[in-house]
Amino acid sequence: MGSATRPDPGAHGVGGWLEESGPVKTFEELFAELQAKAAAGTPGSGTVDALAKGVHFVGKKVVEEAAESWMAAEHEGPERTAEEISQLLYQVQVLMLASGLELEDVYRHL
Ligand SMILES: N=c1c2ncn([C@@H]3O[C@H](COP(=O)(O)OP(=O)(O)OP(=O)(O)O)[C@@H](O)[C@H]3O)c2ncn1[C@@H]1O[C@H](COP(=O)(O)O)[C@@H](O)[C@H]1O
Repeated sequence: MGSATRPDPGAHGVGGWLEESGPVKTFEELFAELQAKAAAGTPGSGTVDALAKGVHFVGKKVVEEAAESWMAAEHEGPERTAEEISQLLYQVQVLMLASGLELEDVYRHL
């Protein structure tokens, strides 16, 4: 069920990868959402709460999710690994915000 805009699910380790729903959001869309919530101080936002706790708190979350991604990759299979990596990407974005970085600041080094 591939399309011109969606990768062939068979090409991924996760069976049926997002085959029915498609990607919920991209890396850039998530960052824009987090930036807006941080700027607005949106009540109830976990991102706003994490940013209030500072770089040290967020940095520990990055390490935690990195370790969980590693363990999932070794022991828990592709679906759990994808889930953990999504959380890692989220925490990396929160660390970028806590550090005053834009996407372009990071992309410049890729
Ligand atoms: N993608 C994420 C995302 N991934 C992980 N997390 C949070 O990161 C934290 C760590 O997740 P874990 O489940 O691993 O850890 P935990 O909840 O501390 O508990 P354990 O399971 O580790 O015991 C949790 O608070 C998660 O909610 C996320 N929080 C938010 N988002 C997205 O960020 C956007 C903004 O969210 P808010 O700022 O909360 O509105 C929304 O689109 C969300 O979908």
